[in-house]
Amino acid sequence: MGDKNILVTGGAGFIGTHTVLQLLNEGFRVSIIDNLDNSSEEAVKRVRELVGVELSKKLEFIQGDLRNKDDIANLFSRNKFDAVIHFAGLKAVGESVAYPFRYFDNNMIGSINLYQIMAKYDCKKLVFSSSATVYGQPDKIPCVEDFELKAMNPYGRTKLFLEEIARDIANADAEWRVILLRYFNPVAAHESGRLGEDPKGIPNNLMPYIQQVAVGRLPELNIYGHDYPTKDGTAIRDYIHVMDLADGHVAALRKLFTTKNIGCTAYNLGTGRGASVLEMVAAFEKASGKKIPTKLCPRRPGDATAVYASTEKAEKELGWKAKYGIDEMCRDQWNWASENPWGYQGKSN
Ligand SMILES: NC(=O)c1ccc[n+]([C@@H]2O[C@H](COP(=O)([O-])OP(=O)(O)OC[C@H]3O[C@@H](n4cnc5c(N)ncnc54)[C@H](O)[C@@H]3O)[C@@H](O)[C@H]2O)c1
Ligand SMILES: O=c1ccn([C@@H]2O[C@H](COP(=O)(O)OP(=O)(O)O[C@H]3O[C@H](CO)[C@@H](O)[C@H](O)[C@H]3O)[C@@H](O)[C@H]2O)c(=O)[nH]1
Repeated sequence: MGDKNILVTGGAGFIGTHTVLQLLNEGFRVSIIDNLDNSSEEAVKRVRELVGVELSKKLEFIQGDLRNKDDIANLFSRNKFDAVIHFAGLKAVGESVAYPFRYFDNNMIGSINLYQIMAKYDCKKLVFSSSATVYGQPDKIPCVEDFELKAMNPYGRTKLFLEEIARDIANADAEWRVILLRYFNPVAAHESGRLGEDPKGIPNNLMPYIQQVAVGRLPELNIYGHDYPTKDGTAIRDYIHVMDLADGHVAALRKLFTTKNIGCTAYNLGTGRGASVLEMVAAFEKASGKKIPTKLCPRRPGDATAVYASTEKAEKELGWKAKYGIDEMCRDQWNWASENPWGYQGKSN
């Protein structure tokens, strides 16, 4: 299976780089297409450095944009891909509310272009990055894959629509095999400290924000909501180590290559355990030895009280289970932060 040739869209990004690393380690050949809108080529360089010279020969990087069909078609005309892992997209909830067209254009048009070219070149195996956002504010937890789906904002709507589009494509043509992976809250970094998350501007998400407070880039953490009906009043999420997530993609690919009638199937990738904001702060303080100053603030609009995954389906059908807990996540997050306080580009970033 390792000799298969995989196209990874958005492979220079946070989850993409960690997944590409694991794919190369498993012997796959990989082509990345990324427009570097939210990433840098330095991240790809570091993947090469981690896998070494030999495996690096199996990695190709193309700077290209999925909104431009020719960029995709050029790649397919030169390569025979066995499957595609589709990460490329915009992912900031607040930005999507302010600039919905940006999200419809990038996430919808880019994905539809990709699927059309895949069909044309008879490459019909797809792993798609979906999100726990499709559960909206769930009435019950843990979230199970067959729950009713909802969108809370334009970003979430693109994920929901793209799930529906994938289902339509697989219904229309039985040759398609599609796995939708619903990530819960991806955090942490590769244990080497060479790869990690490097958001542009002020982070929206909890762990990158905590990390920037710890290295002195931001003064304090705003805790959004301390009156939730939870054990300490702060909201609960299912944080998952990005290396577990990367392994989840390898498991999904294996499933695609070995299962004929998969159609279009969704799997949660989470740990099945919830942690509160205050628990994450405490775990990070323990891992880093740094005090994280905090300020209690009102709830962030649109945030759910508690979201975590049912992991049963992924365990049973993909043979995959998350290995890491929040202490290891915070250890690796801090290792990346302390080695790269200003991200991939250094302080000029
Ligand atoms: N990180 C999370 O919290 C999270 C949670 C659930 C789902 N997801 C989804 O997982 C995927 C990967 O997320 P990530 O955290 O690695 O984000 P990221 O921004 O680090 O990676 C996305 C990559 O896609 C590239 N890209 C964006 N638009 C493109 C286009 N039109 N053409 C080519 N490249 C393009 C960006 O430059 C970036 O390198 C996204 O689809 C995201 O919506 C992420
Ligand atoms: O500065 C901050 C940032 C976050 N939080 C809280 O921390 C929790 C986690 O927030 P965040 O890291 O922003 O994750 P989510 O809001 O759960 O959303 C993430 O996880 C979803 C499910 O995967 C994805 O759809 C979203 O794109 C992604 O941003 C929430 O309770 C926030 O209110 C704070 O208190 N302070």
